[in-house]
Amino acid sequence: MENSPAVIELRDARIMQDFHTVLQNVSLTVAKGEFAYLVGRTGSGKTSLLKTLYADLPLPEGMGTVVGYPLQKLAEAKVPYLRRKLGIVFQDFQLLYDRSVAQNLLFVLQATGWHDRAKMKQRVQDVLMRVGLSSVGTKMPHQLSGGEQQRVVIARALLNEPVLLLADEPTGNLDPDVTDGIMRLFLEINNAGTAVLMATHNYDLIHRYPKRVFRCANGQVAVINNEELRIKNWEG
Ligand SMILES: Nc1ncnc2c1ncn2[C@@H]1O[C@H](COP(=O)(O)OP(=O)(O)OP(=O)(O)O)[C@@H](O)[C@H]1O
Repeated sequence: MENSPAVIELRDARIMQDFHTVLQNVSLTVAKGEFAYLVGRTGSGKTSLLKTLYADLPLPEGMGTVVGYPLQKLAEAKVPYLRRKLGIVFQDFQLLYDRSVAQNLLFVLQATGWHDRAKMKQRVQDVLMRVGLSSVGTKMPHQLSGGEQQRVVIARALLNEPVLLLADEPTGNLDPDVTDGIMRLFLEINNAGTAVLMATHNYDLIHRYPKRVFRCANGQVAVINNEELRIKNWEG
């Protein structure tokens, strides 16, 4: 499985919230190094699908593999190993506001098995540099703008060199020009080899940076073709 060209593979998967089916017969593949969007109206199931991919929701039916880990028989104890190979970026930043940016990142390194203090500090510096924020380590998150906080979240997601980034409306709370900078950062990360699956409502972004688009609608997931993408009510 480790050598599989896919970082996400779902076959006839059912996505559920509690006892309610959100999506069914979901079959999709995201290749190593691919960039793909996930779209759909509010409540159509994008977040639920992403949560299933990082094992926050169980996979009750069908088959799924994410970065080599089979979701349908993933023991609780294996979930941290899956998460270590993933980067997860949410719309609401979910930083820890009682500690500095560097401490936020060190906290994650500690929680994922790093021990060597010097290497940890170096890694923090490396990821902050990567997102264009090399001098903010000592600042508190609330001292940063929304765009900068989102960059810190992306830095945090990069700490363990993920092969896949899952992003749930990462630009949902940001101004258009800040959104563009964040999008470019995702593209840079993708160009360096990390696959990205990004849920978004941002139609402009998809037009400006065209990639494969999966749409959640009517309890199903389908790839949207270019023709459909030109139609205005593409979320429909
Ligand atoms: N914790 C939960 N418990 C039960 N049902 C939920 C829960 N979270 C979401 N749902 C339901 O699951 C369905 C899909 O929600 P989901 O959040 O996946 O949609 P979404 O496409 O991500 O929406 P949005 O664009 O608003 O983020 C909705 O009907 C929602 O009400």
